[in-house]
Amino acid sequence: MTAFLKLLFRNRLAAMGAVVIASILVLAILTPLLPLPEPNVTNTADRFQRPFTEGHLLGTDHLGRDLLSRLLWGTRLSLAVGIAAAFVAATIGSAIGIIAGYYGGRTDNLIMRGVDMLMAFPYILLALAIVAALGPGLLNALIAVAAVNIPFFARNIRGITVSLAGREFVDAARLAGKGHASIILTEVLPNVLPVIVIAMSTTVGWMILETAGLSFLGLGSQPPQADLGSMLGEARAALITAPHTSVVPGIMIFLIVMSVNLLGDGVRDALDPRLKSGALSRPRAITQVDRTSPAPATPQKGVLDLQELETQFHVGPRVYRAVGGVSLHVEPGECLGVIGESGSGKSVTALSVMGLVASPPGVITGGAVKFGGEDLLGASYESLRRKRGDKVAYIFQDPLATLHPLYKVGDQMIEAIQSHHKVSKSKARARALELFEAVRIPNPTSRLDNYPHEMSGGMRQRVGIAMAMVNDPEVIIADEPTTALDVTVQAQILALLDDLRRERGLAIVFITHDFGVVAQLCDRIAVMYAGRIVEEGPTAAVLDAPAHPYTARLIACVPELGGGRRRLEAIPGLPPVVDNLPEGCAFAPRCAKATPDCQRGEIALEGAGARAVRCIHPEEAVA
Ligand SMILES: Nc1ncnc2c1ncn2[C@@H]1O[C@H](COP(=O)(O)OP(=O)(O)OP(=O)(O)O)[C@@H](O)[C@H]1O
Repeated sequence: MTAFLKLLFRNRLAAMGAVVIASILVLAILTPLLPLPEPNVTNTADRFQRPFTEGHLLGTDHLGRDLLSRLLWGTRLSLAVGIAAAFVAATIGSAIGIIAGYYGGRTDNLIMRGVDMLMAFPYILLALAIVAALGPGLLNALIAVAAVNIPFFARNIRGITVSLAGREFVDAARLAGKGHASIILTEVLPNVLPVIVIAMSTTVGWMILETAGLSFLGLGSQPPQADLGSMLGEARAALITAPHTSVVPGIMIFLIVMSVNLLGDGVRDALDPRLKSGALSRPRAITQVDRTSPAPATPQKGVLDLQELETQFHVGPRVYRAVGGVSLHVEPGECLGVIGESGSGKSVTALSVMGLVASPPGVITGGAVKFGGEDLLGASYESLRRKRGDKVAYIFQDPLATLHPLYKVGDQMIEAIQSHHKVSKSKARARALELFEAVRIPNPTSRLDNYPHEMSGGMRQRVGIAMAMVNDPEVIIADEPTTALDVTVQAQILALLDDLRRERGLAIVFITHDFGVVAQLCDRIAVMYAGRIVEEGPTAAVLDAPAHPYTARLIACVPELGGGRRRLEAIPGLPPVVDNLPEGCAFAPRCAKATPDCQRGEIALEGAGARAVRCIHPEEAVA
C-alpha cells in the first residue's frame, strides 16, 4: 500500500487531483456541522445578491437562498449519488462480465447480446427513458446512471475474464476440485479487481457529470433540494443578469470532475507500473542512441565487434545500467559463448547490436557496434532494417512468442525472404523447403503448411533456426535457443548449429547460462556479471582453469554426471540490482576472496593473448 501511495504521489497531477478531491470530500462531510444558513430557506428580498456581500460569501440565488450553503449541500448530494452510481454499475457490470467470460458459450452469448442491446441506445436517451419510466427523483437518476454504465463494465471485465478463464492456474484450480463459485472468487476476481478499480476511478467523474445532467434537465433532484446539476438548471434563466449563480456550481462541477479524472489516471498508472516504464507505449523501431562520449575509433576486429557498449533503461528517475561497457568480437566461422546468471545483461547486449532494445525505456549511452566497417549505432533505421535478418539474424528462446500464431510457418519464411530479396513466391518457397531439409525437419513439404501451434517445441526451434538462416546471414545471435528443450533435442539443435557454421562460415554469438552447451559448441567464452565482462578466453582454458572467482563459483554450481556425490556450492547472496551498482567489483559482496581494495575504483579487464580477467585476486594468473 505504501509503495502504491508513493507511486501515486510521484505523479504531480494525480497528487494535485487527490488534494483537491480530498478537500472537497472533507467539506462535503463536514457540511452539517458548519455554521451555514439553511440551504432551502427563501428570502426574495435578498435575491441575486452578488458574491462577498455581508452574510452571503458567494451571494444568493433567484429566491434569495444562500449560494454557499446550497453549493456545499448540493456537492454532498452530487458526490454521494455519483459515487453510489459508480459502485452499483461496477458491481453489477463486473459480476455480469465475470459470469459471461467465465462460463463462455451460450451463457456468454445470451448475456452479451443483452448488453449489446443496452449499448445500442444513445446513453442519454436510455437514461431519460429510464427516468421517464420510474419518475423524476434523485434515486431514480442514480438507477438510470448506474444502468447506462453497466454495459461499459460488463464488456471490459468480460474481455479480461475470457483470457483468464483459459489460463493454467484456473485449470489447476478446477482439477484440484474447486467449484465454480470458489474459482470465480479466489482465482478470477483477485485478477480482475485492479481493472475494476481502474475502470471505476476513471468513470466516477463521468457519472457525477451524468447525474448533474439529469438534474439539470429537471429529472434528478427535485426542488427545493439542490444538487449541482439542479443549481445550474435553476440558474439558467439568470445566466446574463446574475452569472455568479451559474458560475459557482459550474466551477465546483469542473473541480470535482477534473480532480477525480487526474486522480483516476494516477491510480491507473500506479496500479500498472508498466505504463510508467513505457512498456505499454509503442517502442521506436530502433533503440534510442544517446552517446555521452564519442564513439571509440578502434578499428573493427572480426566480423562483428562490440566496443565498450553501454545500454541503460531510464525508468522515471531510475537508471538501470544493464550493459556497462561490454567489448566482444566474433570471427567468421567462430562460436562465441556469452555466459552469466539471469539478469547479467546478456540479452540486452545481444539486442543492442541491431537496435532491438525497446525505447522507451532503453537507451544506448556509449560505445560502438562495428559490422562491415560501419558503426551500427550511428546507422539510419533503413540501413539497420536492411541488415536485420539479412546480415545479422537472431534465434530466440521461445519461437512460439516470435512466430505469428495465425500464419503458416512456410508463409512466414517466404515473407522473411521476400522482405530482403526480390524473388518470386515459388522461388522463396523452394528456398524455405531447402532450409527445412537443412535443419532436418521430417516431411518438410507438408510442415511448411503447418501453423506454429501444430508443431512440437523442438520442431518450432528448428523453424526458428531455418528462419534465421533464410537470408544466409554472416552472424547469428542465438539467445538461449535450447533452454526450453529436452536434452536429446537440444543435442540435435546444437549439432545442427555446429554443422551450419562449419559449412557456411557463420559466426555465432551463443547466449546461455549452461556450461555444458558452451563446452560442446563454443570456441571462446565471455563471462558476464552485472552488465560487464568479468572473464574471457578460449573455452577449454576458461573451463579448466577459471581465473575470476565468479566463473569458478559458477562452474562449481554445475552437477557432473558420473562425477560421484559431491556438495554443490551455490553462490551466496544475489546479483546486484543494476540501478545501484557498488563501486569497484560488483561481485565483491559475494566473493570469498574480496578485500577492501576490490570495492574501490575501476577494475580493468586485463590479460594476455585471448585470456583476460577483471579481478585483482584472480584464481589463476592469466598474464
Ligand atoms: N525494461 C526494463 N526496464 C528496466 N530494467 C530492465 C528492463 N529490461 C531489462 N532490464 C534489466 O537489465 C538487466 C539485464 O537483463 P537481461 O535480460 O539482458 O539479462 P540476461 O542476462 O539476458 O538474463 P536472462 O538469462 O534471464 O535472460 C537486468 O538487471 C534487468 O532487470
